[in-house]
Amino acid sequence: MKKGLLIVLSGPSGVGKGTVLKEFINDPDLKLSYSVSLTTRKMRPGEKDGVNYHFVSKEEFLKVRDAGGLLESAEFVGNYYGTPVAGVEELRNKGRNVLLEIEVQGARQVRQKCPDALTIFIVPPSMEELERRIRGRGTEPEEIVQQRLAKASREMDMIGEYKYVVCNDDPRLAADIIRVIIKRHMEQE
Ligand SMILES: Nc1nc2c(ncn2[C@@H]2O[C@H](COP(=O)(O)OP(=O)(O)O)[C@@H](O)[C@H]2O)c(=O)[nH]1
Ligand SMILES: Nc1ncnc2c1ncn2[C@@H]1O[C@H](COP(=O)(O)OP(=O)(O)O)[C@@H](O)[C@H]1O
Repeated sequence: MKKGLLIVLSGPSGVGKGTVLKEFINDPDLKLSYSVSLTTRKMRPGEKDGVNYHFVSKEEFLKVRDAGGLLESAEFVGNYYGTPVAGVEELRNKGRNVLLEIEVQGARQVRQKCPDALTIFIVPPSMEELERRIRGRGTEPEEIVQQRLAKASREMDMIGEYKYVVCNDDPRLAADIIRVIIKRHMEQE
């Protein structure tokens, strides 16, 4: 059986990663498995433990990380995030395409370990629109919004490290473009 792809999806906070993902993640043709990360950030209304993230304390996170349980990890605006190593290779060996929705430092670590990873960066139509979206979502206090926006400009400087850059103007169109990219790579490898 053909080994599944390792797909990395990044993009600044509020660009619409989650919104675009919802449009294609359950497409049976793409054979995707979403990797549920560990995070120390607080759960947002509507999020579910074990579905959006495994919500853990800082102590639990560091214990897993230090025991070698993470494929990659990073600190993002005051919280830790990491991809559990268990499951990723197993799923790929079963032919599943594993999707990691992670930030730029983690993506770098993944690329070092797995240079074949299919990396996609989602950009907003403009920084003003990004600001409108992150504020409009209303999940973070103003101080955190400011920190995430400052981070966003630095992250946007890293798009050259990604194989594909997709603009999220219309989420369905962005999802269709990502579908085509994944299908093309499924045929190639
Ligand atoms: N390195 C790394 N980044 C992650 C992981 N999970 C999520 N992230 C990233 O952490 C950042 C913050 O995520 P989150 O707090 O959910 O905010 P959101 O992007 O605004 O929805 C985003 O860039 C995510 O892509 C992970 O396991 N590892
Ligand atoms: N193409 C788009 N046009 C307008 N609003 C969008 C678009 N994509 C996402 N949004 C909105 O922007 C906000 C942030 O989207 P979200 O998917 O939570 O981003 P991320 O997961 O990248 O942080 C949400 O309120 C979402 O409804």
